[in-house]
Amino acid sequence: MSSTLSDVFRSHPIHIPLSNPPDFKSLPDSYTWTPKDDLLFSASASDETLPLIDLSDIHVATLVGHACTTWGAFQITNHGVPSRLLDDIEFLTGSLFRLPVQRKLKAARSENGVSGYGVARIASFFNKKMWSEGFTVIGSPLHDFRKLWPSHHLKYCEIIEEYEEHMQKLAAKLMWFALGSLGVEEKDIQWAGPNSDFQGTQAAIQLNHYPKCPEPDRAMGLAAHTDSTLMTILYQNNTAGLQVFRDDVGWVTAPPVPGSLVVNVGDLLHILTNGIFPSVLHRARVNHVRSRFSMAYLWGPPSDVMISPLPKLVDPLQSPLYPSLTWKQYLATKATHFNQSLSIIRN
Ligand SMILES: C=C1C[C@]23C[C@@]1(O)CC[C@H]2[C@@]12CCC[C@@](C)(C(=O)O1)[C@H]2[C@@H]3C(=O)O
Ligand SMILES: O=C(O)CCC(=O)C(=O)O
Ligand SMILES: [Fe+2]
Repeated sequence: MSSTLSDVFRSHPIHIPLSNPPDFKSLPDSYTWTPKDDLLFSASASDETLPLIDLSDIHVATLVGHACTTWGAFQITNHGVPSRLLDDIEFLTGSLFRLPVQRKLKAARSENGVSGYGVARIASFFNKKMWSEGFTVIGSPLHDFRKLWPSHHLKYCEIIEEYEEHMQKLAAKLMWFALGSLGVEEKDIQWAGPNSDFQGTQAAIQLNHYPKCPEPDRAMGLAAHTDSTLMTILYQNNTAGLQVFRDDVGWVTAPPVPGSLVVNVGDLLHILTNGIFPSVLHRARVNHVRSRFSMAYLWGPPSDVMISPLPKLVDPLQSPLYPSLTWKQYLATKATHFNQSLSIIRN
């Protein structure tokens, strides 16, 4: 897994200087965003609310399917991930970002690498800098964590391992709720494996830190993007910041609901459903009172699997909206064309 995704970025290196991190005390021009830096920067905000779904509801598949079709995102409660584990991953994230910057830079992501400390890869598509720092985990974090915490790395590796196990199971469950609502059956997705439990799928964990900001209205934590995943499951601490975009309503904030998780459809699930589920545009705003942490589980298919619109979801009189491609091939397109990728590959 790690070698596969790393290959993508070896051929698409990005250069985002890390050697001179900002002190996050004032907002220099390089961090000041205006509508010309991002067309949707000042698009209207709405007080609509994202669907909140209790996974123990008897109508759960219908609710998940409806949220995926109308929003491409929703929040979940009763998801089965122990709250102790959510506390642990939040503790890990806080401990990581509170390390002195020189220590964090020991685990800096290389220009053509994928794991480690740095700014989000999408930074290369914008003229202005984002008010955040990130850490990406793909495969074992042992090598990087040993540099960050020479004597406590094993404890942190265990948290990541346990978090990945729970998230993988939850992602598989959500996937069947969502696809089941469209009439897709287990036999329709061979790559879900012999037990239809999606063993063999790949994932990245992205830890994000948005320090408090002196002028939040002019800053951007993480600019508008879609995820290249099948699905992303995000845990946010008790501070709001995530917003999702809907053409008809504008930006909608996902408020932190204690113990809940936010789920969003990614580009590959949009492709798999032949466009039925929108891959939702989202971003993270910042505030001047509290720093914010978020922990994203970015879930995708096994590396050798070709993803294409499921025949059942394609009108027999029309051609599928998208061609077949692997996650790795899609990430390579995304590394060049960013938010235009879906329209570039569309048949
Ligand atoms: C698997 C991946 C998805 C991701 C690129 C990556 O290889 C690892 C980091 C992921 C992330 C997290 C923050 C937002 C995002 C757009 C980015 O810049 O890096 C996503 C990437 C993605 O979904 O395309
Ligand atoms: O921090 C957030 O709320 C959003 C994070 C995100 O979109 C990502 O990591 O892909
Ligand atoms: Fe995202």
